[in-house]
Amino acid sequence: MTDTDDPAGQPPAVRLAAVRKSYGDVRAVDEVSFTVRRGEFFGLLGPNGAGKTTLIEIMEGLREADGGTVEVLGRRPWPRDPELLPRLGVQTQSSAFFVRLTAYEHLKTMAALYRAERAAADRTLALVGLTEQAGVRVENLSGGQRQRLAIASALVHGPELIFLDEPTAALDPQARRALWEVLRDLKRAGRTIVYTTHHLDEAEALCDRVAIVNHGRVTALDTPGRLVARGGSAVWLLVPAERLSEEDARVLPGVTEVTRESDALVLRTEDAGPVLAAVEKAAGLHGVRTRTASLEDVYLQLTGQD
Ligand SMILES: Nc1ncnc2c1ncn2[C@@H]1O[C@H](COP(=O)(O)OP(=O)(O)OP(=O)(O)O)[C@@H](O)[C@H]1O
Repeated sequence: MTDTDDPAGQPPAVRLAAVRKSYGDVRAVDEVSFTVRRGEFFGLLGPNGAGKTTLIEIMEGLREADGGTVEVLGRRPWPRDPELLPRLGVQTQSSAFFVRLTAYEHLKTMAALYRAERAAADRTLALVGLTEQAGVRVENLSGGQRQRLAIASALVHGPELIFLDEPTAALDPQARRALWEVLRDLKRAGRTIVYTTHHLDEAEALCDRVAIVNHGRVTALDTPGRLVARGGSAVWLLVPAERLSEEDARVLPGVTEVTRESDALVLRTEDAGPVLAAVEKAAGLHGVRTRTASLEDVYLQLTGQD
């Protein structure tokens, strides 16, 4: 047993070592190494083109890496491994559907392909909130409903390891929150989830650890809490703009930066106490809000998009 095996002696969900993949001159994945533990909710974050989908497709066995070691549930996903496939749930950004079938027929077909019990199709449709659309042809579903069906297709056979590539991209806020609950339940049931998203609040709310990927490399990997703490102790005070001038704000002791955001002045400080006291004296505290660093701030620092 190595230090990355879990206590039951099982290999980790995913183990990548020095994985590389190029498309012509583009290095999409450049010496990536990390381990995803069993039962972990693992996020892959990064700007468009960072290499997340390529990496996830390599883990899923949909793409061959140019080099390095890829192990999924202790097995090599490439070339396709029939023993491994039913243990994986895969939702891609361009999931394939049987468009002439109804949502229910599609899911029943997916369940049959994986030899899952028939009742799984009903259960999974309900899980993603599509029971009412069971009889609607896939081609007539809305974008968000199709996305939910793609997620259901990844879950219907009860896989151990679930890969979701931007599963909430087309979902409305209610459906997004409902999916969070589905995913939390799956985690509670011991499933492992590898997840990409551009919603940083989502990663912060759901993920045990996140890897931030930029230009094909992992630039940070930690719990959201530790990544945010690493970003420093800055606090932002938002003061209604009509109450304080920019010039007066700049000279308040402890203020390191003043910017404007719609109808508020945003005062950055590393030491909120004295600045709050000074703002109270100069403008009063009514309507003043505070904001602490979020994963989004750290992400923007690390990916150079600040
Ligand atoms: N099949 C392909 N052929 C050629 N280049 C590709 C191919 N797939 C991806 N790329 C390139 O590889 C790089 C990484 O792409 P990838 O889709 O993995 O990024 P991503 O992080 O998933 O982006 P997004 O957030 O936009 O989905 C990009 O520069 C992309 O243009």
